[in-house]
Amino acid sequence: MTTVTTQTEQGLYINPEALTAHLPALNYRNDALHMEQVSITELVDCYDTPCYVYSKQAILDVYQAYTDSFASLKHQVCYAVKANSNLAVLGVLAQAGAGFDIVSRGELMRVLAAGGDAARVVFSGVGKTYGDIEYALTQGIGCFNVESISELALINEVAQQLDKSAPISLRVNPNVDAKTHPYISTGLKDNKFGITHEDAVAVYEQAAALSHIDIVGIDCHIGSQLTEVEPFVAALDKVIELIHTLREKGIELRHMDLGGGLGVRYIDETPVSMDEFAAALLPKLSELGLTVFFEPGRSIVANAGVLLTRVDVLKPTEHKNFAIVDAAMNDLIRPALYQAEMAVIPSVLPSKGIDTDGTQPWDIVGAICETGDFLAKGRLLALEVGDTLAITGAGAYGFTMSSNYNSRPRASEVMVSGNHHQLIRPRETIESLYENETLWQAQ
Ligand SMILES: Cc1ncc(COP(=O)(O)O)c(C=O)c1O
Ligand SMILES: N[C@@H](CCCC[NH3+])C(=O)O
Repeated sequence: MTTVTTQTEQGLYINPEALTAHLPALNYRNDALHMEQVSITELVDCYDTPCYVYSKQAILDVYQAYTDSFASLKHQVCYAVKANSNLAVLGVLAQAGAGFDIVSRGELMRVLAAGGDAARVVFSGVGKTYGDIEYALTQGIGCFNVESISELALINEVAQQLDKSAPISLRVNPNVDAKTHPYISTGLKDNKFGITHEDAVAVYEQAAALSHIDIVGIDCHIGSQLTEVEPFVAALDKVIELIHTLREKGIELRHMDLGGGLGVRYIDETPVSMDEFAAALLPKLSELGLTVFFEPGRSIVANAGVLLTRVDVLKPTEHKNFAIVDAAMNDLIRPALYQAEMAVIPSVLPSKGIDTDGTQPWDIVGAICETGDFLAKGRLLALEVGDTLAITGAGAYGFTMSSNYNSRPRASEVMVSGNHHQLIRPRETIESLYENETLWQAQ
């Protein structure tokens, strides 16, 4: 099998065809990169760059893999909206029967606008406000994943005001090392998330004594981009121990929520496969007799998406070569924020390979006034001004983390299905960036 990467003294070469062999949404046909059956060149002609493109089929395939792998259990896949919240993405998943994991009123409004069912939504997050809780209860939210005692009291208060009973689960922080980047690790006692494993039983007892609280489940999410199965198992073991203790105390749950976190292959990582994931968890989950919830984000959408960008300026210097592209850290912040390595591949294959003339190490950077504004460093590529590059794995935490820094309009978004494509969000206009601002009017 062709290796995906070759590290040389000059830089990292990523073999585009070997990489796309692992990415079902993408393929090279006659040397031209396609998403499903649509060529990237056609998409750029229609929508220009920078542009995010998502494969509908790739999203549905991973969703289906979750439901198939856990078919022997009563389960609910609650897609984590923060990974990619475009209405088209949410709508496709809602139609397939997905529930949703949200962390804000805005995300709930998006889910409802996309045709999602509030009863299949879980509401996570450490800072839910009175207004958020009121809105969610009025819409008939499926469950609040409660992250603190004060939040529990607030939910009870709002529910009492509305004369409703609020369905809750406690998000337990099991103090398990997810072995991922520290910024996206959430299940350690140093992290702000959840209620410590040690305090959980006492907090459940407090919850049981509250008039407008309906205890329905238990929840745990230890981090994102996990590439090993052991941390999931360790967290599950701790939650199972709690479920047994709660049963002894007469507190019966209806569901357990295992959170999200399953990692993906960006370049040559070896994440846990769905089969391994299911094989490790199913025996333990089956014995519980509870409905199992999952909150996957990245694993559903990351490899369904690419960010397309154009090479605007080539700036070779004595020390380094910079390729300045029309996307930047405001469009895709993962490399700058987490030193995430993401693959950059050409939309048309050069005839040259790694060892032939024209391939040089390039830092792929944006035009933003920050040294941290890079999308990839030291990549061996044969580049010319005007080339289109595709950054793969960009379907998750790409557009949703983008900003208008340097007054840059955010990229357009497009969905592809078979040989069809549709603009699902136009690129912002520059005027729209300041249309709600006013000049100071002295009194
Ligand atoms: C509470 C919660 N659930 C689900 C997710 C989704 O995680 P991932 O995208 O890694 O599947 C996150 C993000 O880490 C989260 O904070
Ligand atoms: N934004 C992160 C994942 C954060 C998950 C949110 N809890 C990333 O791009 O990897």
